[in-house]
Amino acid sequence: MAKTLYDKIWDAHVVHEADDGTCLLYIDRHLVHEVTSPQAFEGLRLNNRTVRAPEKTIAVPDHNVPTTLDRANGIENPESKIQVDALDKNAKDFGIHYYPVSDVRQGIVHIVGPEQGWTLPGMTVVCGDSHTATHGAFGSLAHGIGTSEVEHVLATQTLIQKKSKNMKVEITGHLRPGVTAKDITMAVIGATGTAGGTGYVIEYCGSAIEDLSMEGRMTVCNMAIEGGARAGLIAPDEKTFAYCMGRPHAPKGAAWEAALTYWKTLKTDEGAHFDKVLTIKGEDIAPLVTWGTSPEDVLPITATVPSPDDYTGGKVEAVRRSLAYMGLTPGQKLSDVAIDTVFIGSCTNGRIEDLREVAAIMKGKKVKDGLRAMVVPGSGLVRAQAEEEGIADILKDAGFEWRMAGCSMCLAMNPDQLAPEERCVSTSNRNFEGRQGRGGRTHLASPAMAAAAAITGRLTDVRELG
Ligand SMILES: CC(C)[C@H](C(=O)O)[C@@H](O)C(=O)O
Ligand code: SF4
Repeated sequence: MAKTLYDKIWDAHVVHEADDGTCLLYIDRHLVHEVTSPQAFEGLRLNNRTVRAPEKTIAVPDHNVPTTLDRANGIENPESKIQVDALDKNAKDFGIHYYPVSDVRQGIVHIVGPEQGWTLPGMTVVCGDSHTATHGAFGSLAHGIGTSEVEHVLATQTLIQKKSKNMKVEITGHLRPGVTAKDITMAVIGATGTAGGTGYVIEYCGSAIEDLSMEGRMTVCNMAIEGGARAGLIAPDEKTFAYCMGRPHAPKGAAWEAALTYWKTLKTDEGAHFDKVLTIKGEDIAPLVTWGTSPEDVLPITATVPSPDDYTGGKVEAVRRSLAYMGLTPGQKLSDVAIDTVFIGSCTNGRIEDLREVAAIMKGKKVKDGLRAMVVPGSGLVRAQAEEEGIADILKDAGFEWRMAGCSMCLAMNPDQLAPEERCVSTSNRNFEGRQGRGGRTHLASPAMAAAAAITGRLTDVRELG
């Protein structure tokens, strides 16, 4: 029977299938961060268990770490400090791979995994973090798990799962200038809503997806979870193989050749069945921004703020509340909305190509007077590369703060936070109430759009900058 890519990876990892269809899946890579792992390690201790496959378990602190240059002095917030200290100790006690804050390879777990060659095609990858979907860009089955599952995977290297349905999201044609991977993924959520992917694993395909670099593909898969999907994935191709080759933990020599032969089989067969299909023309996607407090609240930058009257059902009240929270008025042009802050970073858009894109726009330009603008590389290695390429200097000259790696202002778990009513254009993936700080107002956008906003001090169509 013709199989989808998801079917193939699933079948290759089933250890046991119960009568009701519940499966025990083998897990190839377990990524761990400080927020969702302390109780899991504690559970192992209490039961006198060890980590089943320490060589497949990789930990890095990211959510709670400060991103200021003086962070070697330690973490001030007691709760954050406890979590990071616990990970330091757990990594040592259980003998798993670890990138501490002091290591140049430290960064956001979803950036470190691919960068170090831990994430490879055909694998099952889990992490106690919803944005694990990012790793699906390599043609791996990657998704978030809860803390009790983290303990289960640590102890057994397996996970109890029920199979999801197959959904295909095809982006045909090609993107227009000024439109990026971030706009693709936001357009998909705009079309399906935050529950459109519930119960599905999405395979993204089509020429506009093939056109993307690995980094762009990671941006697309990263937000699969915001559309409700269990995971998002993209069939590996020559770009995938080239990205993986030579990474520290990628196979070498004969093992590489054998892996490559297998990886080339990782694509959906002709005629395989998808339970749901969404097709979007690449040419129809415009640079997008969010106006509300859900990632589905997306509009082209050329649009105006919607009115609750434009909606029906439960969304009417939700829109009213969103607009009040966001301090926006129906009918207002999005491009007239003045901003206070620009945040460039996160596991959605904190990779080197994102920073290159911002630098290309900022070169010779300045961040608008009075604006707070921050670039937080996704890993220490991204930071080092950006410094080597002269990107850091361009960004600093333009008026951006140049930070150390971490989740930073993507979520308010560390000192980088918005003040109440502070309005931010952010390259991250969530715009929920209070996500970037209590009362903070988030507009999600691509790095290019964030750079454009940094120059003008308002939501701005990057295509206008010329
Ligand atoms: C803290 C963590 C569990 C959470 C997640 O699961 O995604 C965070 O990374 C986020 O982006 O909200
Ligand atoms: S960068 Fe943001 S989305 Fe990504 S793992 Fe960190 S908090 Fe979650």
